Amino acid sequence: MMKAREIAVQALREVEVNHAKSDTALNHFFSITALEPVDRAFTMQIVYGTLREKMKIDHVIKQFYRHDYDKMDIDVKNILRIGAYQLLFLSKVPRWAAVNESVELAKKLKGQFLGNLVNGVLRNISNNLESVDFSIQGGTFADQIALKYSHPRWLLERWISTYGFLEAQNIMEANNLIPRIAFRINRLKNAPEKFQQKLLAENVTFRKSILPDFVIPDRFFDLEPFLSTGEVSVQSEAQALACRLLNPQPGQKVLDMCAAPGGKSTYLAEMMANAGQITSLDLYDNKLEDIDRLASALGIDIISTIKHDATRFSHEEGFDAILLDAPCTGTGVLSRRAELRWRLSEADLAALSNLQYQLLENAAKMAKPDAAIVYSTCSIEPEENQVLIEKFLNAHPEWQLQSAIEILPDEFHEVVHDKGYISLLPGKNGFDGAFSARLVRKA
Ligand SMILES: C[S@@+](CC[C@H](N)C(=O)[O-])C[C@H]1O[C@@H](n2cnc3c(N)ncnc32)[C@H](O)[C@@H]1O
Repeated sequence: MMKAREIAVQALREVEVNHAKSDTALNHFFSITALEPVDRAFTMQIVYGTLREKMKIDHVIKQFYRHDYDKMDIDVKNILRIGAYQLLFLSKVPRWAAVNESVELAKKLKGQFLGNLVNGVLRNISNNLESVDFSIQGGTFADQIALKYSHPRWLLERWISTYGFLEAQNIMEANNLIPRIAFRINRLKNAPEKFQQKLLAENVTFRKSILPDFVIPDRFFDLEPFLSTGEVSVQSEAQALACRLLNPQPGQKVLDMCAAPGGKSTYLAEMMANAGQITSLDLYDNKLEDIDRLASALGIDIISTIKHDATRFSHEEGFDAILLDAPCTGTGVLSRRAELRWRLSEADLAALSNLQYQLLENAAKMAKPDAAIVYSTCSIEPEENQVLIEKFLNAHPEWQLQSAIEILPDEFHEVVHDKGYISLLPGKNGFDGAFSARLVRKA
């Protein structure tokens, strides 16, 4: 049976060779291997941590590996990476364990010779941890900062010019932290206060959120049993804010234009007391099945999923409320989507903001006269957010932005920008980076 570190190496191979998402790869291996919750947590920690800190880890390994690192077998490379990650970042793992476990894994997967190689490199790193060089010889200032925070240079240069040097550092620091996992209490099954009492009675420790129907448990696995009963679902609080801003009412006809995997559609349904109609669009059958599965686990039956390109969907009667949670670069959630920073390019940004604009224009066509549209992303790039909204409002003077202050209760006002939209940077207020704006027609 595979153990934590072996699963980590297999998952990292899937991410690098087959371009899988790290959480999808991990969930696959967890579904075929029985691991204790604590071992699952450790596996996630080393996979996500290794992906986030990859630039720094590779820089260190190259100091102790004298051959062509780029040509190294991918599994050996990932065994070295997870070993180096433990040595550099996990003070609770004894150094001898980080080295020995990696060596045994290399022998098991790749034979004695490569086991010896892993032993040589990791032992060397372990013996020289205090004198490892964390600078790039002859590199520019930007190169050194990129290495310090393990981010691609183009991204950090972009954030420095958008947010300034200090804020850019704060963003990168937050991106390297373990993200907090919040659970949404399904109010169709329990009143939030009652569910929290139930957790306390079972000695589950948790923190409250500014969202009264959310809890953040100290240990993820304490809430796992309630996922299967449909009493909770996992959702980032920043993402939930977009739904709160739409503020749908029971009985309304709501459209969720880019809906999979259904986190927001299902929250909208819970807010509507499972009364009314929600049409949830997405491009792929398998993703629509995810929405159906989640809705059914949560006891929701007002969601109809439709496979359709939302730039071309039309609806004669129109909708009372439209959520456009647009496909985006995801630069607000790089701590959760650990591999994403290495996959993104500036070309993605241009293509996505083009698509987002088309989606928004189509949303406007499907909105009833007094309907609201909420446009949201998990990006922190102005071109996908406020700049795009300004462009839309300039081209469509009959629309205006309605301030989130008018919709959200007082305790949320600290996350509302002066201009009335919600704009969050990673790590600020404990949230992910996200954007949402509510648009309505002028009277
Ligand atoms: C940010 S995710 C949505 C997350 C979802 N709202 C939630 O909270 O669970 C964006 C989704 O848009 C879908 N998508 C991308 N282009 C689309 C299009 N042209 N029409 C409809 N859906 C699209 C993607 O397949 C993806 O599932």
